[in-house]
Amino acid sequence: MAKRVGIITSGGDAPGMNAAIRAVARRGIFWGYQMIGIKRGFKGLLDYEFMTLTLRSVSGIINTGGTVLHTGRCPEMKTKIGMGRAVKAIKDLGLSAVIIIGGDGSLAAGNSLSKHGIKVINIAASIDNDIYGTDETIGYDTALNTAVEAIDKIRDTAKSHDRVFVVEIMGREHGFLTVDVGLAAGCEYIVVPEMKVDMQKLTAELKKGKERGKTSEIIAFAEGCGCSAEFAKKVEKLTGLDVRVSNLGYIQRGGRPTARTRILASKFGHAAMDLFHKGKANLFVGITNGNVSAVSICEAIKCEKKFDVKTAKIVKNLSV
Ligand SMILES: Nc1ncnc2c1ncn2[C@@H]1O[C@H](COP(=O)(O)OP(=O)(O)OP(=O)(O)O)[C@@H](O)[C@H]1O
Ligand SMILES: O=P(O)(O)OC[C@H]1O[C@](O)(CO)[C@@H](O)[C@@H]1O
Ligand SMILES: [Mg+2]
Repeated sequence: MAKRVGIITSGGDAPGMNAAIRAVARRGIFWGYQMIGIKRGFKGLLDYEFMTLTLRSVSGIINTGGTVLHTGRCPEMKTKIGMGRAVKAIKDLGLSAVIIIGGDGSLAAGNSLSKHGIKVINIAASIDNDIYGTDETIGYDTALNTAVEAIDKIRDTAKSHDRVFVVEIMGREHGFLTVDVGLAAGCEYIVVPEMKVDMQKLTAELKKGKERGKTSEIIAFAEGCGCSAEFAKKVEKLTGLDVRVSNLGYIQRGGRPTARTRILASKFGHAAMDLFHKGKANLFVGITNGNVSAVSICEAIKCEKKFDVKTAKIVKNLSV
């Protein structure tokens, strides 16, 4: 009988997860495995919710957002009982390995499972791009493009009304997405958890921008910095300028994956199954300096991704 391999999508959905599922399933089938899709993230694993994936069942999904397996957050996995149930379910289902497609939390789950003797390969997928061991996560480029396109539109109305906008960008407690959005959308400022904001300086610069003839000023504000509406009120009070807020919200998680996201997802999925077939496990698949890479899950968990202050400086230098 063919060995069975499980695929699970976990945490927030990210565009390109489907392309990764397709790649893992097709490469796994090529190597002769039976590919089992676990539904609804780890909650589905605990509830034994699964489906067999075939070459045809993963057809026509490379270009779709969301995840056909569904996903979710399952706090129970962080408990001893939950982890025990997950290990039991994996054994009951006869899975030789589990390929986990998700973000840093999903990586922590992979780490725990591997410590319980389960063979795991994690694939980096999250719009947050906040994981050590990969320069980019699946979904990040798509979310970046979605946010930039939205800010281009906000710019039109901001210019027409001579307004300042505070635009809230997702990213949980990090500013990785925000800084790149800021650069690509030509934002005047970025506010990220990794860098302290000097309100006096920021407001003085906003006013100076106006004096230099700027008709709009946009602050890309990372969700991890607190309440964007309160921040906007503060800015309005300190500057006397007309300030509005726009929270881009969940549109950043949806939509058709960009070509770059699809390429990344396809390469990651293909590599994950090749690694497992070669007898490797407990690895985290990502991209480093343009090449698909694999670091041990342990290492990826231990280290923190460094925030790129240089990019933040470029945003500032160019927003004159
Ligand atoms: N420390 C942990 N131990 C075991 N399982 C964990 C741990 N942290 C997270 N998980 C499991 O992984 C799931 C996904 O984690 P989380 O909700 O943090 O999303 P993520 O994978 O980081 O993705 P994203 O940040 O893109 O939404 C959690 O709901 C939980 O089931
Ligand atoms: O979908 P939920 O549970 O509201 O989570 C929102 C979080 O998920 C993310 O969108 C990542 O998937 C973060 O940027 C955000 O903080
Ligand atoms: Mg996360």
